[in-house]
Amino acid sequence: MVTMVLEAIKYTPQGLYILDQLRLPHESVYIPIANSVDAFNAIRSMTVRGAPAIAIVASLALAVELANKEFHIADEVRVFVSEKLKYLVTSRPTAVNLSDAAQKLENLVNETEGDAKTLVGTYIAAAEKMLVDDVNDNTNIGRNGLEWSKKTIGKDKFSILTICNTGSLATAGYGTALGIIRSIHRDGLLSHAYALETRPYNQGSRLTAYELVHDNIPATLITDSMASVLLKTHPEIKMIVVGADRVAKNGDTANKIGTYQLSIIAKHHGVKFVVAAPTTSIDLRTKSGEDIVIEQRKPQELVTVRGPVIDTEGNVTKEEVRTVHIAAPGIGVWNPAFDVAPAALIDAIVTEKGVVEKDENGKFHLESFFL
Ligand SMILES: CSC[C@@H](O)[C@@H](O)C(=O)COP(=O)(O)O
Repeated sequence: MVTMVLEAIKYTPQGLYILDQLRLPHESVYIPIANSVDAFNAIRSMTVRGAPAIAIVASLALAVELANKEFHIADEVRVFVSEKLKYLVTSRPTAVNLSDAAQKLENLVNETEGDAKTLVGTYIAAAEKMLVDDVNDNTNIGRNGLEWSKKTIGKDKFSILTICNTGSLATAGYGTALGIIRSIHRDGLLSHAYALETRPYNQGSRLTAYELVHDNIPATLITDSMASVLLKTHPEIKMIVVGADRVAKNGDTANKIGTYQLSIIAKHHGVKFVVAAPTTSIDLRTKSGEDIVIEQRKPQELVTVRGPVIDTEGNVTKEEVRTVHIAAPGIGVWNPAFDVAPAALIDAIVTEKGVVEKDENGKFHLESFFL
């Protein structure tokens, strides 16, 4: 039995390694990321995924590349950094964390005075800080989510439903929505966690389920289509908590496909619908969900599944992991990776800086985080 780890990103100044999330939970394999091309390919193929994790991997990949390259003058570094960051941002369009990190790093390098070596050093230190800051932000999101739940839901045990993977594997550690579940569990208030399988890429059944089992959190996996009847039959579920790839200025939130339907059924069943995200996921330049670009993924992701070979009893018979086709050949496929939960259906947005709820006119004021 291979021991699985809960660390998506391993970084030292000598190198960057990422856990291949396409092979989890069947195989735990780290692969080296030596430069921005490696990072681009890893992000595009979803070898690393989750909004904060892809921003950090892209930033650190360029740090490793810069450390191993020779520059003669400062402007050479500025041009190189700008070109590479622009390229990295095109790997996946919906999560804002990547373009936010790229913009901050580019500004920093452009505004820093000094020679090429100084600029490279400044870039590397800033990229390394993003890795450290993300873990701190997530533990603060967890604490803020716990306090909000005590105030809003009460101090009796309750159950929570979540989608996709927003945990240690989607971030530098601890997680956002899954971080809140972790904090509520540690405080003794979690009755049970329910994880959606999250088709087509199964981030729920492969990654969140793995994290929940790893942490001994009482949890059950359901298919995406079971969510409404779960809420109807399990009144102890008081909260749905989801992550975010981009939160627009008005609070509309793009997240993994299936999040929108959860926001609708939460309202119908009187369950709190909570978004957990670092403030780097808030994009004040995007006015509403209408302006968010939703990534379309390849049809193959929907019509195939990957896993180890099993016998008729369900036992794994071979170590071999295979990809198999599960749909009628020739069928057309629509595969948007994300959808948008409207602000009207969101009860609270939990960040590392605090929790925002709507005012008496039903409006979120997210700009308060950036004053
Ligand atoms: C803390 S991760 C927040 C979101 O990025 C997460 O919920 C999500 O939608 C991830 O999608 P993915 O396609 O796996 O990158």
